Amino acid sequence: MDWTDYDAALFDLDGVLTPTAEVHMRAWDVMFNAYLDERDDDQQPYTDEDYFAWVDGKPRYDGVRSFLASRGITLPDGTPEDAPELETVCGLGNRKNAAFSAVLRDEGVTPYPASVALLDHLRERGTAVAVVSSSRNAPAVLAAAGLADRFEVVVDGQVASAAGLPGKPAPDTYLYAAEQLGVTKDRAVVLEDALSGVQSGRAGDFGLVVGVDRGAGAQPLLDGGADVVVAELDELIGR
Ligand SMILES: O=P(O)(O)OC[C@H]1O[C@@H](O)[C@H](O)[C@@H](O)[C@@H]1O
Repeated sequence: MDWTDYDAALFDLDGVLTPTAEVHMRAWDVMFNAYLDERDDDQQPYTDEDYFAWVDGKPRYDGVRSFLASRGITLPDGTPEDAPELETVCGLGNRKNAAFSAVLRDEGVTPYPASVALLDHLRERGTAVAVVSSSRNAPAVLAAAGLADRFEVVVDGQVASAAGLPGKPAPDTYLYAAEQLGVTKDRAVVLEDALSGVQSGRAGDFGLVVGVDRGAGAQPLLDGGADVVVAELDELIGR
Protein backbone atom coordinates (compact mmCIF):
# COMPACT_ATOMS: atom_id res chain seq x y z
CA MET A 1 0.00 0.00 0.00
CA ASP A 2 1.31 3.44 -0.94
CA TRP A 3 0.47 5.82 1.92
CA THR A 4 1.96 8.78 0.03
CA ASP A 5 -1.46 8.99 -1.68
CA TYR A 6 -3.15 9.73 1.66
CA ASP A 7 -2.92 12.16 4.59
CA ALA A 8 -5.11 10.36 7.12
CA ALA A 9 -6.43 6.98 8.27
CA LEU A 10 -9.89 6.90 9.86
CA PHE A 11 -10.28 3.75 11.95
CA ASP A 12 -13.39 2.05 13.15
CA LEU A 13 -12.65 0.65 16.62
CA ASP A 14 -14.57 -2.54 17.52
CA GLY A 15 -13.30 -5.34 15.28
CA VAL A 16 -10.68 -3.14 13.59
CA LEU A 17 -8.33 -2.06 16.39
CA THR A 18 -9.69 -4.20 19.24
CA PRO A 19 -11.42 -7.60 19.35
CA THR A 20 -14.45 -6.01 21.02
CA ALA A 21 -16.83 -6.64 18.08
CA GLU A 22 -16.93 -10.20 19.49
CA VAL A 23 -17.90 -8.88 22.91
CA HIS A 24 -20.65 -6.69 21.44
CA MET A 25 -21.82 -9.67 19.39
CA ARG A 26 -22.08 -11.97 22.43
CA ALA A 27 -23.81 -9.32 24.53
CA TRP A 28 -26.41 -8.70 21.79
CA ASP A 29 -26.98 -12.45 21.45
CA VAL A 30 -27.67 -12.94 25.17
CA MET A 31 -29.96 -9.90 25.38
CA PHE A 32 -31.98 -10.49 22.18
CA ASN A 33 -32.48 -14.22 22.81
CA ALA A 34 -33.65 -13.58 26.39
CA TYR A 35 -36.03 -10.92 25.06
CA LEU A 36 -37.40 -13.09 22.23
CA ASP A 37 -37.98 -15.92 24.77
CA GLU A 38 -39.97 -13.56 26.99
CA ARG A 39 -42.33 -12.74 24.12
CA ASP A 40 -45.33 -14.95 23.39
CA ASP A 41 -45.26 -14.69 19.58
CA ASP A 42 -43.05 -17.70 18.77
CA GLN A 43 -40.06 -15.85 17.30
CA GLN A 44 -37.09 -17.77 15.85
CA PRO A 45 -33.88 -17.31 17.88
CA TYR A 46 -31.58 -14.36 17.15
CA THR A 47 -28.43 -15.57 15.32
CA ASP A 48 -24.98 -14.32 14.25
CA GLU A 49 -26.47 -13.76 10.78
CA ASP A 50 -28.93 -11.33 12.38
CA TYR A 51 -26.01 -9.52 13.99
CA PHE A 52 -24.12 -9.05 10.71
CA ALA A 53 -27.25 -8.08 8.77
CA TRP A 54 -28.96 -5.71 11.20
CA VAL A 55 -26.79 -4.68 14.13
CA ASP A 56 -23.06 -4.72 13.28
CA GLY A 57 -21.41 -1.29 13.21
CA LYS A 58 -24.56 0.75 13.85
CA PRO A 59 -25.23 2.99 16.83
CA ARG A 60 -26.77 1.09 19.76
CA TYR A 61 -30.43 2.05 19.37
CA ASP A 62 -30.35 1.92 15.54
CA GLY A 63 -29.17 -1.69 15.85
CA VAL A 64 -32.06 -2.57 18.17
CA ARG A 65 -34.59 -0.85 15.90
CA SER A 66 -33.25 -2.53 12.73
CA PHE A 67 -33.28 -6.03 14.19
CA LEU A 68 -36.77 -5.66 15.70
CA ALA A 69 -38.08 -4.32 12.37
CA SER A 70 -36.66 -7.41 10.61
CA ARG A 71 -38.94 -9.49 12.89
CA GLY A 72 -41.94 -7.24 12.45
CA ILE A 73 -41.65 -5.95 16.05
CA THR A 74 -42.19 -2.26 16.81
CA LEU A 75 -41.50 -0.86 20.29
CA PRO A 76 -41.63 2.71 21.56
CA ASP A 77 -38.20 4.36 21.31
CA GLY A 78 -38.03 5.59 24.90
CA THR A 79 -34.95 7.67 25.76
CA PRO A 80 -31.26 6.84 26.33
CA GLU A 81 -31.91 7.27 30.06
CA ASP A 82 -34.40 4.35 30.06
CA ALA A 83 -33.79 1.68 32.70
CA PRO A 84 -32.75 -1.69 31.23
CA GLU A 85 -35.99 -3.25 32.48
CA LEU A 86 -38.13 -1.09 30.19
CA GLU A 87 -39.50 -2.71 27.04
CA THR A 88 -38.42 0.12 24.73
CA VAL A 89 -35.77 0.37 22.01
CA CYS A 90 -33.50 2.25 24.43
CA GLY A 91 -34.31 -0.07 27.34
CA LEU A 92 -33.26 -3.14 25.31
CA GLY A 93 -30.10 -1.37 24.10
CA ASN A 94 -29.22 -0.49 27.67
CA ARG A 95 -29.83 -4.11 28.78
CA LYS A 96 -27.21 -5.20 26.29
CA ASN A 97 -24.85 -2.47 27.44
CA ALA A 98 -24.84 -3.81 31.00
CA ALA A 99 -23.52 -7.15 29.66
CA PHE A 100 -20.89 -5.39 27.49
CA SER A 101 -19.65 -3.22 30.38
CA ALA A 102 -19.31 -6.24 32.68
CA VAL A 103 -17.04 -8.05 30.18
CA LEU A 104 -14.95 -4.90 29.62
CA ARG A 105 -14.52 -4.50 33.38
CA ASP A 106 -13.78 -8.17 34.12
CA GLU A 107 -11.66 -9.14 31.11
CA GLY A 108 -10.10 -5.91 29.81
CA VAL A 109 -9.06 -5.52 26.16
CA THR A 110 -5.89 -6.34 24.24
CA PRO A 111 -5.69 -4.65 20.82
CA TYR A 112 -4.94 -6.69 17.70
CA PRO A 113 -1.10 -6.73 17.43
CA ALA A 114 -1.26 -6.29 13.63
CA SER A 115 -3.42 -3.18 14.08
CA VAL A 116 -0.95 -1.70 16.56
CA ALA A 117 1.83 -2.44 14.04
CA LEU A 118 -0.01 -0.36 11.42
CA LEU A 119 -0.59 2.46 13.94
CA ASP A 120 3.15 2.44 14.72
CA HIS A 121 3.95 2.61 11.00
CA LEU A 122 1.56 5.52 10.43
CA ARG A 123 2.97 7.38 13.42
CA GLU A 124 6.50 6.97 12.01
CA ARG A 125 5.49 8.31 8.62
CA GLY A 126 3.37 11.15 10.04
CA THR A 127 -0.05 10.07 8.74
CA ALA A 128 -2.88 11.58 10.81
CA VAL A 129 -5.20 9.09 12.54
CA ALA A 130 -8.70 9.23 14.01
CA VAL A 131 -11.19 6.78 15.50
CA VAL A 132 -14.73 6.82 14.16
CA SER A 133 -16.89 4.45 16.19
CA SER A 134 -20.65 4.14 16.57
CA SER A 135 -20.09 3.00 20.14
CA ARG A 136 -20.73 5.16 23.17
CA ASN A 137 -18.16 2.92 24.89
CA ALA A 138 -15.31 3.85 22.52
CA PRO A 139 -13.39 6.09 24.99
CA ALA A 140 -13.53 3.35 27.65
CA VAL A 141 -12.42 0.68 25.17
CA LEU A 142 -9.54 2.85 23.89
CA ALA A 143 -8.41 3.47 27.47
CA ALA A 144 -8.66 -0.21 28.42
CA ALA A 145 -6.64 -1.15 25.31
CA GLY A 146 -3.92 1.44 26.08
CA LEU A 147 -4.63 3.30 22.82
CA ALA A 148 -6.27 6.48 24.10
CA ASP A 149 -3.21 8.72 23.63
CA ARG A 150 -2.74 7.63 20.01
CA PHE A 151 -5.75 9.56 18.72
CA GLU A 152 -6.24 13.28 18.69
CA VAL A 153 -9.69 12.93 17.15
CA VAL A 154 -12.25 10.41 18.40
CA VAL A 155 -15.77 10.56 16.99
CA ASP A 156 -17.82 8.11 19.06
CA GLY A 157 -21.51 7.49 19.66
CA GLN A 158 -21.74 10.25 22.27
CA VAL A 159 -19.96 12.83 20.10
CA ALA A 160 -22.18 11.94 17.12
CA SER A 161 -25.34 12.24 19.16
CA ALA A 162 -24.27 15.59 20.69
CA ALA A 163 -23.40 16.96 17.22
CA GLY A 164 -26.67 15.61 15.75
CA LEU A 165 -24.84 13.39 13.24
CA PRO A 166 -26.66 10.35 11.80
CA GLY A 167 -24.77 7.12 12.44
CA LYS A 168 -23.28 4.57 10.03
CA PRO A 169 -24.19 3.61 7.30
CA ALA A 170 -24.56 7.40 6.79
CA PRO A 171 -21.15 8.97 6.01
CA ASP A 172 -21.48 11.91 8.42
CA THR A 173 -19.32 10.67 11.32
CA TYR A 174 -16.42 9.89 8.97
CA LEU A 175 -16.77 13.24 7.18
CA TYR A 176 -16.81 15.00 10.56
CA ALA A 177 -13.57 13.23 11.62
CA ALA A 178 -11.83 14.20 8.36
CA GLU A 179 -12.90 17.79 8.90
CA GLN A 180 -11.58 17.73 12.49
CA LEU A 181 -8.22 16.47 11.22
CA GLY A 182 -8.22 19.10 8.45
CA VAL A 183 -7.88 16.57 5.64
CA THR A 184 -9.94 16.16 2.48
CA LYS A 185 -11.98 13.00 1.98
CA ASP A 186 -10.11 11.99 -1.17
CA ARG A 187 -6.86 11.94 0.87
CA ALA A 188 -8.38 9.86 3.69
CA VAL A 189 -8.62 6.06 4.12
CA VAL A 190 -11.56 4.46 5.97
CA LEU A 191 -10.89 1.11 7.72
CA GLU A 192 -13.96 -0.92 8.67
CA ASP A 193 -15.08 -4.47 9.55
CA ALA A 194 -18.86 -3.97 9.31
CA LEU A 195 -21.09 -3.80 6.28
CA SER A 196 -22.71 -0.62 7.60
CA GLY A 197 -19.18 0.79 8.03
CA VAL A 198 -17.91 0.17 4.49
CA GLN A 199 -21.23 1.54 3.23
CA SER A 200 -20.53 4.67 5.25
CA GLY A 201 -17.04 5.02 3.70
CA ARG A 202 -18.43 4.51 0.22
CA ALA A 203 -21.26 7.00 0.75
CA GLY A 204 -18.68 9.57 1.88
CA ASP A 205 -16.65 9.05 -1.30
CA PHE A 206 -13.38 8.61 0.59
CA GLY A 207 -10.05 8.04 -1.15
CA LEU A 208 -9.93 4.37 -0.12
CA VAL A 209 -12.26 2.08 1.81
CA VAL A 210 -10.56 -0.92 3.43
CA GLY A 211 -12.70 -3.80 4.65
CA VAL A 212 -11.29 -5.98 7.45
CA ASP A 213 -12.92 -9.39 7.39
CA ARG A 214 -13.67 -10.43 10.97
CA GLY A 215 -16.74 -12.47 10.04
CA ALA A 216 -18.85 -10.22 7.80
CA GLY A 217 -17.26 -11.94 4.76
CA ALA A 218 -14.95 -10.53 2.07
CA GLN A 219 -17.57 -10.56 -0.70
CA PRO A 220 -20.31 -8.76 1.27
CA LEU A 221 -17.73 -6.12 2.30
CA LEU A 222 -16.65 -5.64 -1.34
CA ASP A 223 -20.29 -5.50 -2.45
CA GLY A 224 -20.97 -2.96 0.31
CA GLY A 225 -18.28 -0.61 -1.00
CA ALA A 226 -14.84 -1.76 0.18
CA ASP A 227 -12.09 -1.22 -2.41
CA VAL A 228 -9.98 -3.94 -0.87
CA VAL A 229 -10.43 -6.50 1.93
CA VAL A 230 -7.69 -7.66 4.30
CA ALA A 231 -7.55 -10.22 7.10
CA GLU A 232 -5.16 -8.18 9.29
CA LEU A 233 -4.12 -4.52 9.20
CA ASP A 234 -0.37 -5.17 8.98
CA GLU A 235 -1.02 -6.16 5.35
CA LEU A 236 -1.34 -2.38 4.80
CA ILE A 237 2.15 -1.51 5.99
CA GLY A 238 3.97 -0.04 3.02
CA ARG A 239 5.53 3.14 1.80
O1 LIG B 1 -21.29 0.44 22.76
P1 LIG B 1 -22.58 0.92 22.12
O2 LIG B 1 -22.78 2.38 22.22
O3 LIG B 1 -23.76 0.14 22.57
O4 LIG B 1 -22.42 0.69 20.57
C1 LIG B 1 -22.77 -0.50 19.96
C2 LIG B 1 -22.17 -0.78 18.60
O5 LIG B 1 -20.84 -0.27 18.51
C3 LIG B 1 -20.16 -0.55 17.31
O6 LIG B 1 -18.88 -0.04 17.32
C4 LIG B 1 -20.13 -2.03 17.05
O7 LIG B 1 -19.52 -2.29 15.81
C5 LIG B 1 -21.55 -2.55 17.05
O8 LIG B 1 -21.60 -3.85 16.66
C6 LIG B 1 -22.18 -2.27 18.38
O9 LIG B 1 -23.45 -2.81 18.45
